[in-house]
Amino acid sequence: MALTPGRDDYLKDSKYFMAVALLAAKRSKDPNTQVGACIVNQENKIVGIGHNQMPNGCDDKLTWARDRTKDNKHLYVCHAELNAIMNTNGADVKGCSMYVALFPCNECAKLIIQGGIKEVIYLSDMYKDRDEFKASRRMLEGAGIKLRPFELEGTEIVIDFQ
Ligand SMILES: O=c1ccn([C@H]2C[C@H](O)[C@@H](COP(=O)(O)O)O2)c(=O)[nH]1
Ligand SMILES: [Zn+2]
Repeated sequence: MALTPGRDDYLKDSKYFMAVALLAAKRSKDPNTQVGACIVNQENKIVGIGHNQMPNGCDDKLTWARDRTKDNKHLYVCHAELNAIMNTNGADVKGCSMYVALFPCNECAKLIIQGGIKEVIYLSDMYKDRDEFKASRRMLEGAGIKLRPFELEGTEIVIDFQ
C-alpha cells in the first residue's frame, strides 16, 4: 500500500531553533539591539531560551541609554546567552548547541565555554571588528567550539494567529 507523504514545507530543526531565538529577541526592551538565544541538547530538545534584559527586579529602573560615557545599559544588561543558560531549569548545557541572533561577546563566550556548550550557530556578526568580539572568537575557537553562521533560506516565517 502506498504511503501518503507528509508535508515537505514543514519548519526544519535548525530554522525552527533560530526562529525561537529570534522570537525570544522580540521580548527584549533594548531600543537598539534585540538578541535572543536558544539552547538545544543532543536529542534536539530545547533546554533554555533567553533574551537581553535587565536583571530581575531592576526592570524599568535602569537606563537603556547606549552612550558609554554616561550611565548606560552596558553596565546592567544581562545578555541573551546568560539568560538562556540561567533559564534551563537545572538541565545540563554540556554538549548542547546554542542558536543566537548575534555572535556572542567575550563574557558570553566564557559562559558558553565553561558550560560545555559545543556549538554556536549565529545569525549576525555585526560587531566582529570590536575587541570584545575578536576576543570572543579567539576564546571560542581556542576551546574547540564549532562556530557556524546560520544559513538563511527565506527571510521570514509567517505565524498566523487566525
Ligand atoms: O553577546 C551578546 C552581546 C550583546 N548582547 C546585547 C547587550 C545589549 O543589550 C545589546 C547590544 O547593544 P548595542 O547597542 O548594539 O551595543 O545586545 C547580548 O545579548 N549578547
Ligand atoms: Zn554577551
